[in-house]
Amino acid sequence: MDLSTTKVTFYNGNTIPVIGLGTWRSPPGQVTQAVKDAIDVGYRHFDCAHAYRNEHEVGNGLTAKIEEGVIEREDVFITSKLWNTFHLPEQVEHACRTTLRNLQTDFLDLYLIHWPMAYKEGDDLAPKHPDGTIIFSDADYVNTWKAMEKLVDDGLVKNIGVSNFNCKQVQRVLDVARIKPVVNQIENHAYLHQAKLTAFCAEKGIVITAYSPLGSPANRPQTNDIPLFEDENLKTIAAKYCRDPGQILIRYQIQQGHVVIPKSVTKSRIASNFDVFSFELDDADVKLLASLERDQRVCPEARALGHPHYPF
Ligand SMILES: NC(=O)C1=CN([C@@H]2O[C@H](COP(=O)(O)OP(=O)(O)OC[C@H]3O[C@@H](n4cnc5c(N)ncnc54)[C@H](OP(=O)(O)O)[C@@H]3O)[C@@H](O)[C@H]2O)C=CC1
Ligand SMILES: O=C1CO[C@H](CO)[C@@H](O)[C@@H]1O
Repeated sequence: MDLSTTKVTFYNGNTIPVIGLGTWRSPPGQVTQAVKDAIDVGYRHFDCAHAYRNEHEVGNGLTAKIEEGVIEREDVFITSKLWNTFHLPEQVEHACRTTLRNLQTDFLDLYLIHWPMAYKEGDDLAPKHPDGTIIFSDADYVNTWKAMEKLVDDGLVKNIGVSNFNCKQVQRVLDVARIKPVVNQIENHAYLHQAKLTAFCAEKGIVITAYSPLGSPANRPQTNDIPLFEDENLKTIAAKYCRDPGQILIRYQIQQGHVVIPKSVTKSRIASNFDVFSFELDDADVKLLASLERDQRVCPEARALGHPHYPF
């Protein structure tokens, strides 16, 4: 394995392992084992969120491996995210401490504002009107950002960033930031490149973390969407390198300079998704993957359509 390709450096000099294990929809009964399997094959980065309702079970896996002496806390990079119902500045520290308790750690390596939209404050993560639409809050994420900065000052988190922010929203944060975001975590795969946003973030020194890099096959809300894994060009490229399509999609993100966080609770896939450091896609295949763009978003958080801070 070429270790020089396994980390990406932030503008502040801190580093992040280029592959992390995603944990959305990882069932609480399976994610502890998935985390342990991932550590055994070399993952040192875990992507978590309060909204995934499994942080305690992720923490159990990390704690077990620390207690076994396989890793130390400092060896792993843990990301979590502030959910939309906790955007008021006075709620941010409490939300972060809840996540720290669940993950059984004293600090996070990275804490992200999960979405720019705020929802009505409270313990219900998806507060709804009787007609099923989300109840919004008018909390503004620029004020949330100032509370995120305080978490760095207080040593609860090492780095802060955003997720699902568009160019204007990133710029609004930069306009007030004393500590700039290190990351914008966004959906990114061969069917959705978000070229303008990734170029904008690169220009500002903000690293892209690509979520749903495999096209999130378990989560396709639009019935007429084409599953990325069934793409004939992708299958052809995979055959050429004697790799599976998942490895091609993960390698593609790495070659674009992105951090990438494929999710799996399947031991064999956890291993194969990490086995991407001994081959390189050639320029023609990178171009071919880029040409597959179809603006196909699998994670639109459509229940927040109409929110003044809805990003898409
Ligand atoms: N910031 C945000 O708003 C968001 C962040 N995320 C983060 O990004 C992570 C990844 O995105 P996600 O949407 O989960 O989707 P992915 O694109 O990572 O796809 C995960 C799905 O693909 C399956 N899978 C994994 N590896 C392979 C493989 N090699 N071959 C075939 N199938 C495979 C998994 O099944 P199985 O587990 O059964 O193996 C699972 O169903 C999330 O888990 C989360 O951590 C995701 C969405 C939004
Ligand atoms: O990370 C994500 C997955 O789960 C969340 C809520 O269910 C999504 O909104 C979000 O984008």
